[in-house]
Amino acid sequence: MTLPIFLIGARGCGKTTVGQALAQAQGCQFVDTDSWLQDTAQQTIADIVEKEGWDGFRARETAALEAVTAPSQVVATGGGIILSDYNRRFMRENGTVVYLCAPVNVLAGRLEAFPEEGQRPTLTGKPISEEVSEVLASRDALYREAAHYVVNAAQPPAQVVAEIKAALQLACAS
Ligand SMILES: Nc1ncnc2c1ncn2[C@@H]1O[C@H](COP(=O)(O)OP(=O)(O)O)[C@@H](O)[C@H]1O
Ligand SMILES: O=C(O)C1=C[C@@H](OP(=O)(O)O)[C@@H](O)[C@H](O)C1
Ligand SMILES: [Mg+2]
Repeated sequence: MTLPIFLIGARGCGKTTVGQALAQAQGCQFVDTDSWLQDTAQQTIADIVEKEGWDGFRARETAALEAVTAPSQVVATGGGIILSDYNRRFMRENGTVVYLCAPVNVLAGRLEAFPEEGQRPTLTGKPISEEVSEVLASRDALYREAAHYVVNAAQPPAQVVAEIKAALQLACAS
């Protein structure tokens, strides 16, 4: 594999979890834009948003996306990366984009169990379930526009990895 693989989708769909497993299965490097950004800034996302607002975070996120993009990388992105036209085009033109799609109840259940508030400050100020529903409704079309493939992310991680590998192999074979 040479083109980078970009995993996109809502908070809690498993981009970070599945990305690590996919990279291991494919013998690729793994990088997460949120981890890269937080390590580089030496601050949590919650701190960055508090000091610089969401616009400041989004600018750093685009810089992270550009910095980590390299051949044979599996890139786990943050859930809002698709909000920028530039980011959507950049990923489609520089790699293979996979949308990890899961329903609101699955996403909300995972986020309620593992909120990771330093990495996921509230987007709307609303309770998790309401926020997930509202945010997914506003972003689903953007995930689909950016994606080359859509996979079912409500399955266990190993099955999500298998579905992505099958899609990528089909792509190579065609
Ligand atoms: N396919 C899955 N099945 C069950 N739990 C999952 C799955 N993918 C992720 N999780 C869990 O959901 C939480 C959020 O996963 P994460 O990979 O951080 O999502 P994202 O990076 O898309 O926000 C973690 O606690 C993780 O263990
Ligand atoms: O959906 C979003 O706007 C965000 C999702 C988070 O990443 P995960 O999708 O990995 O949780 C993180 O980038 C930031 O809190 C913003
Ligand atoms: Mg993540």
